[in-house]
Amino acid sequence: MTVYYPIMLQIKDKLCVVIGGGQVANRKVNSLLAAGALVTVISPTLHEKLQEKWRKQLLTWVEKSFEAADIQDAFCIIAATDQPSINAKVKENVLPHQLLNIVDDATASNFIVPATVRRGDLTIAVSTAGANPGLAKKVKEDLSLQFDDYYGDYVAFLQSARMDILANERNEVRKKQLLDALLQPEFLTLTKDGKMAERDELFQHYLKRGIAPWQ
Ligand SMILES: C[C@@]1(CC(=O)O)c2cc3[nH]c(cc4nc(cc5[nH]c(cc(n2)[C@H]1CCC(=O)O)[C@@](C)(CC(=O)O)[C@@H]5CCC(=O)O)C(CC(=O)O)=C4CCC(=O)O)c(CCC(=O)O)c3CC(=O)O
Ligand SMILES: NC(=O)C1=CN([C@@H]2O[C@H](COP(=O)(O)OP(=O)(O)OC[C@H]3O[C@@H](n4cnc5c(N)ncnc54)[C@H](O)[C@@H]3O)[C@@H](O)[C@H]2O)C=CC1
Repeated sequence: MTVYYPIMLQIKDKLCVVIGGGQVANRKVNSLLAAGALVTVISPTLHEKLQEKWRKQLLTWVEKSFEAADIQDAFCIIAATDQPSINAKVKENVLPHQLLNIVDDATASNFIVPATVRRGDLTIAVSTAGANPGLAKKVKEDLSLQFDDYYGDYVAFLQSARMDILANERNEVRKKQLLDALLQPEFLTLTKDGKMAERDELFQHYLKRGIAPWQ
């Protein structure tokens, strides 16, 4: 059993090279683009959905078969061809510090991709360490119901409320009480019910008093 170390990677404006242009490559490209990576696809063919993104200039397409030189400047590499021998050749040509995901060989990769739920700044990543990717997807779908769309707004509120507390409350005890109070269900319920003005007012009231009334 492999014990993976989960991290959140900053790949904005970093070169990520995807080898292969099929369905799986398309899924990986989607998550790379969502994180702001510079994506280059090396492949003699391109899936329809990747072609769409290529036409919109969201990615670079190099229409050819893989060669070692294609990955030399890459921060992150995803080998997503349907040819195990090509994926293995990618592995042979990476430098030890390069990030490598091989879609048909987790053990030869130094990272694998989890299933992800995003709600604004909240990210929930689910991995089975490759034991069953379908289960990772299913758990993600279950969680996406529990953590509904309003969580995006809720996390944005929590972030700004937390900043307000840190900037305004100098008393350490009251600061901690307020930070704890912020995570009580009241603010979540008001967000869920769309009562944002009421929620923000309530928070400002507590901030001024320096303590939440339910404590
Ligand atoms: C090791 C890993 C490497 C990596 O790709 O990073 C890997 C490997 C393999 N996947 C395979 C199959 C499938 N993968 C999916 C789906 C996803 N696979 C993803 C990740 C991972 N897949 C990494 C481990 C993640 C973990 O468990 O922690 C997800 C979570 C993320 C993503 O890809 O973006 C994404 C869900 C996206 C979403 O919806 O959220 C489905 C379901 C579907 O497509 O609907 C199937 C078919 C059902 C089945 O086989 O279970 C095969 C066999 C291929 C063959 O048949 O030859 C291999 C190869 C092998 O097992 O060796
Ligand atoms: N990790 C994952 O999440 C999953 C992995 N897989 C694996 O991913 C592989 C790819 O699956 P699909 O995308 O559905 O296949 P696909 O057939 O849709 O795409 C394969 C792509 O690789 C390209 N390719 C082939 N030889 C190449 C070369 N020498 N250089 C560059 N590109 C080359 C093809 O032109 C094509 O664009 C499967 O063989 C399977 O093992 C499959 C499902 C999920």
